[in-house]
Amino acid sequence: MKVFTRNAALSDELKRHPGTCGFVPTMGALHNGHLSLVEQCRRECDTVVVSIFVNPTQFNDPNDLKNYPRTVEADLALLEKAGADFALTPSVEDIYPEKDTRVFDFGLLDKVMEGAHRPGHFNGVAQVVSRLFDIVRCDKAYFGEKDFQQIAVIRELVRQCDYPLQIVACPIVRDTDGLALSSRNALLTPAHRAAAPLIYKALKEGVESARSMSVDEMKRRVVERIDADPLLQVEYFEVVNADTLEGIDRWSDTFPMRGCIAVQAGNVRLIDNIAIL
Ligand SMILES: Nc1ncnc2c1ncn2[C@@H]1O[C@H](COP(=O)(O)OP(=O)(O)OP(=O)(O)O)[C@@H](O)[C@H]1O
Ligand SMILES: CC(C)(CO)[C@@H](O)C(=O)[O-]
Ligand code: BAL
Repeated sequence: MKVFTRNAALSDELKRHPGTCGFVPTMGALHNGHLSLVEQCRRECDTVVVSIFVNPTQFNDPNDLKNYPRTVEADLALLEKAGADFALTPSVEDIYPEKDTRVFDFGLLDKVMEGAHRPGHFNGVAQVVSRLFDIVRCDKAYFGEKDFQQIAVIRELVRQCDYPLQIVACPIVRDTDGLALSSRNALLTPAHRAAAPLIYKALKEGVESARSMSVDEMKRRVVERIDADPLLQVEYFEVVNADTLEGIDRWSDTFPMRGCIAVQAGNVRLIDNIAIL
């Protein structure tokens, strides 16, 4: 695996590699969730590129940015083992030689849920992902469904900017106790880590009982179940049309539905989601 710290050097290298190019953008502190994306990319593409860049423009909370886990050396070893061909670890100056002032409008997609609770977050994600797509002119880009709303926003970015590439959504990888793997899990105290599996447990229970009660009743029960643990506090739990992200007030047989949640666990904010059948 070859490691690039400069965007231009990677772009030049990629011109010398015909065949399909797959790209996995990450913010590092890699775990098996990220590696599942890299492995799927390896199976489907001739060339596999992974970026590690903690993008400052998508953090609305300066403490979150400061505390975000950074483990580049260990990350590169994992990527080598997973069969990546190229890793990009650029500096902030290299990605943003000038301040990025672009303002995107994704309609409802970036206004609800994470968009409402992390102002500016998806604008920052769109800024960095579009920069990365300009550097790595890939055929397929891989994103995890843990960040369900992010995929909807990035699909819309690709549509608006006409990028000739396919977005591949990959399933959520969970720990054995059900907690969705996330780089931020490393920041949980042992007590909060022990409490956190309740999030997925409550989501699963909600889905199992969904059709036997109203949408509002199901939402109320999930929130109450999690909030009953003093270490966890639900920020939002929304049931949405999985395509449009519009909130719904009755169960549907005509479009896919998704339950999306954010929970504060001490100083750490966790997100998760589940398909509703
Ligand atoms: N548990 C997971 N299963 C599948 N994909 C995942 C998982 N965790 C992260 N990803 C995906 O990996 C890519 C990079 O994510 P990122 O580097 O932000 O890691 P993260 O674990 O989501 O970190 P955090 O949520 O703490 O920011 C994203 O597309 C994300 O959706
Ligand atoms: C897509 C991404 C790499 C952009 O910084 C980030 O939001 C992430 O890791 O999900
Ligand atoms: N995986 C989403 C990146 C973020 O939380 O900023």
